[in-house]
Amino acid sequence: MPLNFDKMELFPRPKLFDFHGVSMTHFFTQNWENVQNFQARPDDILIATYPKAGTTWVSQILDMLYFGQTSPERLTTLPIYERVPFLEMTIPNLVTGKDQADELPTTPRLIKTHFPVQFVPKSFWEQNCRIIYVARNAKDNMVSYYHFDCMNQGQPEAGDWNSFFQRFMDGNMVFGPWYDHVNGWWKKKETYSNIHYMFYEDMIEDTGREIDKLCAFIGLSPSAEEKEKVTSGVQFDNMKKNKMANYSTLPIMNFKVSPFMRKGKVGDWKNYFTVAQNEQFDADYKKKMKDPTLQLRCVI
Ligand SMILES: Nc1ncnc2c1ncn2[C@@H]1O[C@H](COP(=O)(O)OS(=O)(=O)O)[C@@H](OP(=O)(O)O)[C@H]1O
Repeated sequence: MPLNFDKMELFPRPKLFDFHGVSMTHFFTQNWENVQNFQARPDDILIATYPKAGTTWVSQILDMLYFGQTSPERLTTLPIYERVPFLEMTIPNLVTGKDQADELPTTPRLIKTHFPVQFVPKSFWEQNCRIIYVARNAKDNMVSYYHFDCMNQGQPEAGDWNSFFQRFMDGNMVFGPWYDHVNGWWKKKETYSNIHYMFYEDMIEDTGREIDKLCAFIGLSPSAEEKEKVTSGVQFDNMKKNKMANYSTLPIMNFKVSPFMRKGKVGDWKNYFTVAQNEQFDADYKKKMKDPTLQLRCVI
């Protein structure tokens, strides 16, 4: 179901509030009951991430793997947010992510969520759906999130970098603290085995290797030629210039402030963190990241 932006009106930036112990905005909570009652199908694939961890990248990979051969036209005619609906999203006067997901004609349906694990509708667990989680190191994730909040009218005001930094450390972000998100999803693997947990930094290091692992998880065996097409199609520069992947068709984003596909790098945080912020961050990180089995690279 296409989003009809003709009907879109300007709306004020949303405010954060506490929702079941997680800071959220009404754009992701006002359809709560419907979203919680979403009926997942056994072959649905849920792409779960903390915002700005690589959602669009993995979404594009999966969409190309599944449909690049059978319906390549969708890749050039439908923006990523229509091919992979954002389950909990509601924007005034537009069709909700839940309705979009309900009406997806594809099999499997690829569905995006930023929910912390405890908010995921129960039918995904009941149907034993495959879930792909992507985590990104907290520092780069924070910097990417900062630029996103600066340019996206659907997000709370970013404020200046220093106040945003503190807010991230305090966990007052839409979808809550980064720490709870990545740890909550990591822990879920102990009781739910159908999760493939990926890292943004691994994808940067070797996209082809990570696509192979993803294919092993979802049970696809693309030919060498198909795989090459996907690997090349999802390179940062190619996605950045691809209107159907780069969000430039979404009018609530102001690309004059920052493009959605901004830098796509590991270590950009070094251009933003002061020495004092880095020290504060590292001390706090050590306290919050207690599980030695979850190691995110490129943080220190
Ligand atoms: N192909 C590819 N290669 C490398 N990096 C990529 C790629 N696609 C998206 N990105 C980067 O991912 C960041 C956006 O994250 P998300 O897609 O999770 O954003 S969102 O939460 O769905 O709004 C954002 O990161 P930053 O550039 O650091 O801001 C994107 O540039």
